[in-house]
Amino acid sequence: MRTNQAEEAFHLDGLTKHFGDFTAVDQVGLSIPVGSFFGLVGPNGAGKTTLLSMAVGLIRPDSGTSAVHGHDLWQAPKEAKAALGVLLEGDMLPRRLTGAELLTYVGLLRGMKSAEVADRSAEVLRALDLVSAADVVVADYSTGMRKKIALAAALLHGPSVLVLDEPFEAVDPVSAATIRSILTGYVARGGTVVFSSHVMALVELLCDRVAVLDAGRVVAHGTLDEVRGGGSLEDAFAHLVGAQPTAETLSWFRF
Ligand SMILES: Nc1ncnc2c1ncn2[C@@H]1O[C@H](COP(=O)(O)OP(=O)(O)OP(=O)(O)O)[C@@H](O)[C@H]1O
Repeated sequence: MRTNQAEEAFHLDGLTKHFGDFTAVDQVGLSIPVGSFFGLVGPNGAGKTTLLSMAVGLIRPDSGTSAVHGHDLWQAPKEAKAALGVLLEGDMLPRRLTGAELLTYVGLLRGMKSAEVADRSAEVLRALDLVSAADVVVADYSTGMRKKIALAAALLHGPSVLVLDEPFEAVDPVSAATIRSILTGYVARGGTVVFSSHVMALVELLCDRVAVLDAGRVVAHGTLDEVRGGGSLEDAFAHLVGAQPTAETLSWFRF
């Protein structure tokens, strides 16, 4: 199936996932235009990681479809996955490889030539301040370093669509600024970024389109201005998911 390839980077339709009796993602449909910087926000446990995992073909949905540039993830996985760079939450990296070995492994798996893998690996390791960790096994990386090497692996083959689950979490401010600059340049040149985050200021800074997920359902989506209305995204978020910070105190936590 190939539909609207020119306009849509992603087309999600009716994606649903149950874990036992629990519905983690419920009938999610989204159209993400090419060239979008798309932010997915929602409370803890809203289903963001599950949704993104289904969107990129890592979790099989109970129902619904996902297509990248018109290629269905399950019917035409080769074409769809060739277009994707993916960074998902959780520790799925081969930990016994060094950072450099990991990039070589991923690059060759993606069908790149060795020389190209070497050049791009050197460049991305420099950009993400990982040169001194290139020969260290990933098992010995800090959380932020693991996030950065996973991001480097997602970028290496030059995908046209990037799906990043909380890419800035645990990353130091200098690296975060580098990543922001890499991603905004990528979108300016026609790439598409879909990322989840809990940092509303970052989503407001970077994204032109936003979806709010709550209890597995999309409760708002559209341009950033459509979703936040006249106020801040944080206010819109709290209103949409019906949550407000409370003045709760802990009975034992005082001096
Ligand atoms: N493999 C699984 N088995 C059972 N329940 C799961 C599984 N994966 C996720 N869930 C549940 O599905 C819900 C959605 O989880 P998910 O990780 O997608 O949320 P999230 O929006 O990414 O959360 P967070 O912002 O905290 O990272 C949660 O209630 C979680 O406990």
